[in-house]
Amino acid sequence: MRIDIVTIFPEFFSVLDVSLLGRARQQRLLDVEVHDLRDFTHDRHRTVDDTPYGGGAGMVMKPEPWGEALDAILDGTPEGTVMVVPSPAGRPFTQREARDLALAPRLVFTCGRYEGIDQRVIDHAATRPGVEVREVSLGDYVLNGGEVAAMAMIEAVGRLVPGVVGNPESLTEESHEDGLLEYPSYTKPSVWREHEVPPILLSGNHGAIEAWRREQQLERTRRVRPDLLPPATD
Ligand SMILES: Nc1ncccc1[N+](=O)[O-]
Repeated sequence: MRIDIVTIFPEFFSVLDVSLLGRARQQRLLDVEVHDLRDFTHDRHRTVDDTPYGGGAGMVMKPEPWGEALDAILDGTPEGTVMVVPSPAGRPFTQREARDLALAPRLVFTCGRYEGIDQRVIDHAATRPGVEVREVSLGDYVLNGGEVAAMAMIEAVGRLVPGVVGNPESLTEESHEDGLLEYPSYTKPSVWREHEVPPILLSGNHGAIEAWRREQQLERTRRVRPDLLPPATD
């Protein structure tokens, strides 16, 4: 999968060179290119934003640099490319969205500052051949820009790309994969500071262990995230 990131803080994404995603890049499973939006400005100050029409506080990102950056990146892009716009005004980013985005041949993350990118950039991008635009929110809070959100989304999607995670089995038994929160996990020693591992897990009875884990998932989801529970069938 090819991932492009457009940002005024390219150095922010140097962390992608380490950890799981760093190895995935080396193995060419993920091809990540970071683009500095200021490379698409032409004035001495490399200006990327200006005051909002209609007044109001903050600054809005100018359309021209974005237009040129996206021309360079998206012209001739393969069908099925998704331009992801991290935004508090977007639809919630979920594991389902991550799984869906992991199937795309190419993702382009446009990181704007919170006050936003001139709306015409988004509207124009939706007319680009082969491109689908999705405004996606990491959560109902305000960040100063899209970079932190893009990083989280790139990690959530990148780890689902086949070959990136060593043992694909570990991707199935995770929170939100089956719509429920995950069960509690334990490892050696069997007693730690007088806290014992639930005896069922030491029983070797795999059927009983699976049933116990499922019950733990349901109990934890009922307690912490009742909104995730499937509607009760009458
Ligand atoms: N919450 C956010 N705040 C600013 C930019 C992007 C955001 N988000 O959630 O994707």
